[in-house]
Amino acid sequence: MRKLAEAVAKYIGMALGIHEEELDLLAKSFGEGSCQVRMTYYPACPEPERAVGMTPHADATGITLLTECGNVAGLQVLRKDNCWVTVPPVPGSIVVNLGQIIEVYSNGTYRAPDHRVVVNKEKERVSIATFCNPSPSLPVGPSPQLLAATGLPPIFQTLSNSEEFMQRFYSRKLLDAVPFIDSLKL
Ligand SMILES: O=C(O)CCC(=O)C(=O)O
Ligand SMILES: [Fe+2]
Repeated sequence: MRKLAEAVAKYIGMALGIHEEELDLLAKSFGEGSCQVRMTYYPACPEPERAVGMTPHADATGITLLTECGNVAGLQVLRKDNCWVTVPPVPGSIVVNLGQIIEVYSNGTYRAPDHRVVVNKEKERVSIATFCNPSPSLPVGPSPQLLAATGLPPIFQTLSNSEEFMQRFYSRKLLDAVPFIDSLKL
């Protein structure tokens, strides 16, 4: 999963026009970073419209790699037009979701989408999410090359690394009604 996150990070960097040393640093930092795994079991629910599998949230991580076991739909993503759309499970596939560290790095070009999980009347569901973070070698802030190339001002603060990002996230989470990422906006 770490190798996959490294490759995805590299392609995201390339798509943003990042090159040379900064691209290597971005990819390497995912190759060396921490991965946390969350396995979630959603039992079948007789009244799915009255229950929630997982409440809406955006992942406060770098890149999330999700394996859905057993071909049961449940994951939904909030589209730009504010509609929840189901992500159809594809057997053997890995769903790549972007977390808020990539939203910050891309200065808002890539969004960390809100997503949630609904439960199923007949079938239980299991998912395995691997949250991949960059190592502390990567500051968490808008990409310097991206800002230079676009001439746009940074819309987020720069934190020294993903550990500081996570610490801030957890210390705010208890208080917060506003999305964490908004607290980093300049
Ligand atoms: O179970 C899923 O499909 C999604 C899980 C998820 O969003 C999470 O663990 O952050
Ligand atoms: Fe999530």
